[in-house]
Amino acid sequence: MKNNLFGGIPFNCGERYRLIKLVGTGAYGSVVLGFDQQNQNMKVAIKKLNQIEDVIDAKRILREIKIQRSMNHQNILKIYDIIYDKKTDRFGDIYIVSPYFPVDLDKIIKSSQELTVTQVQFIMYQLCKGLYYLHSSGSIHRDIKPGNILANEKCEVCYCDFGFARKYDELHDQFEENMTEYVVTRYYRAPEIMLSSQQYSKPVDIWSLGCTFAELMSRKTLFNAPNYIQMLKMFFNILGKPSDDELNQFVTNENAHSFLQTLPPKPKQPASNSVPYPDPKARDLLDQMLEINPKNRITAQKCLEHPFFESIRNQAEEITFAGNLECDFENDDSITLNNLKQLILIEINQIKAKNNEAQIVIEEEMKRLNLY
Ligand SMILES: Nc1ncnc2c1ncn2[C@@H]1O[C@H](COP(=O)(O)OP(=O)(O)OP(=O)(O)O)[C@@H](O)[C@H]1O
Repeated sequence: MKNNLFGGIPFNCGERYRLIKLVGTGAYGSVVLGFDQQNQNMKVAIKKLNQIEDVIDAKRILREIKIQRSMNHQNILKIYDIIYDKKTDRFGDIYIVSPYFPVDLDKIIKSSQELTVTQVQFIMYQLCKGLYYLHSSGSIHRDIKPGNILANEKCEVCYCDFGFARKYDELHDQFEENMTEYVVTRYYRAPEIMLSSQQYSKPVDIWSLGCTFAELMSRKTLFNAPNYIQMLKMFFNILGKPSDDELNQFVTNENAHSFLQTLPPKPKQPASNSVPYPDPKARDLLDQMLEINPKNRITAQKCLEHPFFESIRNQAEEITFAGNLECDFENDDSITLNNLKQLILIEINQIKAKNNEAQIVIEEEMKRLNLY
């Protein structure tokens, strides 16, 4: 095996892929552009995951692989292949091979290229289809933002970075968990996450997608406040302050309640008043996505039915998830790092089985891992 260094990081992922250049570095891995020599030299992105340090890392990786491998949707980044580079003295290195996308929406928004209404419509329709599918699987992305949406020259887009996604509790239709874990980029964070800290569900993704939509329209971040307090003030400045009765429906945190009492009343206003854009249908959809009260916020399904998409809608493409996505490890507080590593190997083998590739002998790997 050749030893290729990219950004100082060795990429030992076999002979099949011809590696070209480093295209991105994230908090959890480095991504290299490559050509798949066994598949018409197709461009691929190969992400080498950083070494797993702890249970949080392992859960993130497991989630990312499990969700992406289980999904089969044009607007959700696929995993073509996975390479496990065995090490003698530690858990092996993992390389995830996906379709290559030259840009993300953040780069498009920041570039000088103006998007037409037709392009915005096409991008948003794909993102609503992707979200409808994801939500139908009982998962929430939780970190939707322009930087986590990849795009190509044809304006085809897909969600990536599922390391923060969760299954929601279908019984209660909401999450209940410790807020300290919530690290999603503040600009795209829904009001109920900021205010209640305890209960949130699919509407958080609609909010984040709404913020992304506003940014596609105006090329400016709508809620770009520098801190938590300013962010809350900005929500109410732009959208008006809901009545106490309405706030009671989704603000469960006492401190948040007291703070809200100090803010002056302000009549409700549509988000589109703050987003200059000519198309009335786009503006109406935006207003329904950026509803402060999650109970009144439009769903992904209703987004697809919105008149903004009427001229391009193809209901045959609005599919739901058909598989079974079990994420029992999320709620298992006694799970160990080695348990999680084993689950990761099982996921890798699922992908290898689908590709008719030789599988990892998990028992051997685990025996070795248990030695240190
Ligand atoms: N399929 C892809 N095609 C092209 N570039 C990609 C692809 N996947 C990731 N990248 C690039 O690599 C960067 C890092 O990838 P990614 O976001 O998946 O890593 P991460 O460690 O999870 O990042 P983050 O710190 O944003 O959570 C991205 O910002 C993007 O520029």
